[in-house]
Amino acid sequence: MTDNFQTITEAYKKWLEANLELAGNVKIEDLRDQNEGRGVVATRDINEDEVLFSISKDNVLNIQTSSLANVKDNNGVILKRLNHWEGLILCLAYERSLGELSRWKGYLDTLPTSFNNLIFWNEQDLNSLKPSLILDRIGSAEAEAMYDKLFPKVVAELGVSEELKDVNLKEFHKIASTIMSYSFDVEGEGDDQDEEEGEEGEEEGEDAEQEEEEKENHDNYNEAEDENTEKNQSENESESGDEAFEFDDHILKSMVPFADTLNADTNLCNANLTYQSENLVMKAIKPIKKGEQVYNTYGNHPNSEILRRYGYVEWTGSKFDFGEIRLSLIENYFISTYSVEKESLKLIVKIIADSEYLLHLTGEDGSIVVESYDFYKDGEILPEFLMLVTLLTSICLCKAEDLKWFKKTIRISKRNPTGSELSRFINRTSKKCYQLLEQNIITESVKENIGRILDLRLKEYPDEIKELVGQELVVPKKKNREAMAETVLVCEYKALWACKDEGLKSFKVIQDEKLIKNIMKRKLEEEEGSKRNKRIKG
Ligand SMILES: C[S@@+](CC[C@H](N)C(=O)[O-])C[C@H]1O[C@@H](n2cnc3c(N)ncnc32)[C@H](O)[C@@H]1O
Repeated sequence: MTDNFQTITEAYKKWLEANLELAGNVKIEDLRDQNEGRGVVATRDINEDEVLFSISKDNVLNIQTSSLANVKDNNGVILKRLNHWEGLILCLAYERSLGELSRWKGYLDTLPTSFNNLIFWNEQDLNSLKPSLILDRIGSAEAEAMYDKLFPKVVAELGVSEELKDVNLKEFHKIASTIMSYSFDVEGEGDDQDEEEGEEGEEEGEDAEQEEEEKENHDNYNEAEDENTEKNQSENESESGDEAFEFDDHILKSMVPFADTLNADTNLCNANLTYQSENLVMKAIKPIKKGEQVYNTYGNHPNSEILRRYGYVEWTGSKFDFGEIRLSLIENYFISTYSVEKESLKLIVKIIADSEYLLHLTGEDGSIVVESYDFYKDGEILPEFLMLVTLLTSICLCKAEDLKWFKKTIRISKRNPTGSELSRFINRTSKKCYQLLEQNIITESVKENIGRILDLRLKEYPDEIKELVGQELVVPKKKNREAMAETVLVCEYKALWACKDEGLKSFKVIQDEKLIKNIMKRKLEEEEGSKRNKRIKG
């Protein structure tokens, strides 16, 4: 018997035949029995680089192609004032309200009506994800703020209040979640140079570059806030007094039919969307055997993030899994281990965070002080974390060497943090620590501290998760939220464990004294110098 899902799929196939160029080597498959909804499989063996289908940019849905731009909005002026998320959310809501009249009807009917991404999890479900830091990034407040911005004011300006009258906050979350898990960032028409390049530029190098840029196909609507915030910092206010957003039509957030029917897998990805001047082309990036599923990539996400954005997990682990440690755990560790006053440690961390010298030294754009640090499943520990722990360890060991000097330096620095002796001392220490790490060397205490910080984080995981760490991850019988949460936690725990086990293996370990003497020698030299100066002046 044909159910509604199948009826919708049949209508969708017809719509695709009428609107896309299909190479005839793939078909839509009902994968509900494996909890994957619709997917795409190969109907014959496919070679690497073979085209699977192509869609013209006119047929993707975005603020330039949607009929919303022409209801009352003069050629999309209002829509262009919004950020990419807001614009596409309104276009999708409007096209859906048109029913049969939308030219995307056959496609729109395939979009999800039920969701599993984290914004839809209740408190009890979310509790099962503790202590994952993904819980800090669900983004409900940001989505609510976006809703309040658009409804009713902007919708009224666009002249579609009646059409969108049923879009309440719950419905808005659904539309935003659809965009989060289905949309692509497509190069817009505004960039002539790129179009020209696209026309002549069928050369492989250029294609590869474009593919690389567009790898992260589906992104994140919480980031729309960042996008706006960043822009607004440098933009003027608009006439209405609202914060202005300069529309950048180089990239257009878009719904791309059929490209979004592909499921994703970080380990099995075998196809990718490539961008040409007029068309978007899905190509195989590996040979695909007849009957195999065609998988895209949604970006280099760990399971926690895949769950947050897309509402599923890779049961045997994402290629990009990591565990996280909050800065506050690291700070508390140093406060208790080295009996440093909380206020003093916070001051030191602030000076490190604001240090221009450190930025110059590391050659990085961002500070080594971040809210949390990632620990990868292959045992990779981020250099920012290594540097912070090496620096804090060294500072705390110097404190033990000369407590009186330390207290005095902190006291003076509290009154004048910038340009103080403490900040000069931190810069000097940074240089010594950086030189050591560059040579893959750490000290005994740094090694011990990293191990103990990782242990503290590992301890926060529930006992059931700890017991699973030695076991291979398998696809569970019940693929419910509880099982997904468990997979996320095991993947994080395994990654943290791998870093504890493997993370420092390539480092040579030396005694602390070698580093500390070196740092303190400069301090003594400076002290001697200033005493001499005082004697000469006196
Ligand atoms: C872009 S859509 C892919 C097509 C989708 N399966 C459908 O039926 O329309 C993304 C959604 O597909 C599902 N999905 C994608 N990859 C998956 C996978 N490897 N396992 C389970 N579900 C997956 C998730 O629900 C995700 O939010």
